[in-house]
Amino acid sequence: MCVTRKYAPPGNNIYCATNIRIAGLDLDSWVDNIHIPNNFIYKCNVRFLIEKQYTCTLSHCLDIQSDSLSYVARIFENMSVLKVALTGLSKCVRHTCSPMLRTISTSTPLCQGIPGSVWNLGRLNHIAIAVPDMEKATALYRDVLGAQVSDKVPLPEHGVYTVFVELGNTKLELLHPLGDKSPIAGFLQKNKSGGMHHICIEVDDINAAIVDLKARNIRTLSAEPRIGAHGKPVMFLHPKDCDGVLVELEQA
Ligand SMILES: C[C@@H](C(=O)O)C(=O)SCCNC(=O)CCNC(=O)[C@H](O)C(C)(C)COP(=O)(O)OP(=O)(O)OC[C@H]1O[C@@H](n2cnc3c(N)ncnc32)[C@H](O)[C@@H]1OP(=O)(O)O
Repeated sequence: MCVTRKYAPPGNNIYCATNIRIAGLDLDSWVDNIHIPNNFIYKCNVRFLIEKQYTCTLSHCLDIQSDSLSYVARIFENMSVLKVALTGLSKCVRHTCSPMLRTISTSTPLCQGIPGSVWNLGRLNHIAIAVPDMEKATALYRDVLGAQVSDKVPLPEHGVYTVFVELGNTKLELLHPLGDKSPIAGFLQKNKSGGMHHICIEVDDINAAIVDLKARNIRTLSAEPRIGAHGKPVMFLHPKDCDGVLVELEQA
C-alpha cells in the first residue's frame, strides 16, 4: 500500500489530507479545547500524534467517537511528554520540509503505530539460525551461496558464538552454543540439524515497547533489556506468546 500525493493537496504535507474529527469537533478546535498544560509544544504534539496514528487509514474524513478527556489520557498514558515533544517536532519538520516524504510505504514506522502508542515497530534486523557446526554453516553461506560473512564473535553473556551473514535487506545470525548454560544448546538438542531460532525486529523505543507488551501479558525473557550482538539494548519475548516464534526486539 502506498499513500501518494493524490491524497494530499499540493503544497501541503500529507497530514492535511485527512479531516479528523474527534468528539464532534475538528482536530484543531479539539486540540485547542483540551486541558493539558497550557503549552503550545504539548498541543502541537498531541495533534501530531493523532494525525500520525490516523493518517494511514487513507480516510478523508475520520470521525473518532471518543470522549475527549479519556482520549488524551490514553495518549499520555504511555509517554513521557518531553520525548513526545522532541519526536513530534523533529518528525513535523521532516514531513513539512520534504516533498519526497509524501510517499509513504507501509514498512515505515509511520504506518505501524497503534493508536495511543508511543513506540513503533521498525525493520527486520536479522533472522537467527541455530547451527550445530559453525564452520560448516559459515562455509555454506560464504563459499556456496557467496554471501559476505562476519568473523565468529563469542558473546559469553548470551551463551553464544555469532556469525552474521549480510543479505542486503537484512542479515542472518548464525548461532552456536557457548558455555554450559547456552540457550542454544537446549534448542539443538531438540533440533539436531539446527533451525530457525528467532527473529529480531527493531523498535524505536524499547523501554516503551516493554512496558506496553507486559501490560498485554506478553512475557519478556529477562527482567531488563540486555546488550545484544550489535551493542544495543535487546529484549526477547516468549515464543509461546508470539505464535511459536521467539522474537527479539532491538533498539533501533
Ligand atoms: C546475541 C543475541 C542477539 O541476537 O542480539 C542473541 O541472539 S542471544 C540468542 C540466545 N538467547 C536467547 O535465546 C534468550 C531467550 N531465550 C530463552 O529465554 C529460552 O531459550 C526460551 C525461549 C524461554 C526457551 O527456554 P528453555 O529452552 O528453557 O525452554 P524449553 O526448551 O522447555 O522451551 C519451552 C517451549 O518453548 C519452545 N521454544 C524454545 N525455544 C524456542 C525457539 N527458539 N523458538 C520457538 N519456540 C521455542 C519449546 O519448543 C517449548 O515448547 P513446548 O513446551 O511446546 O515443547
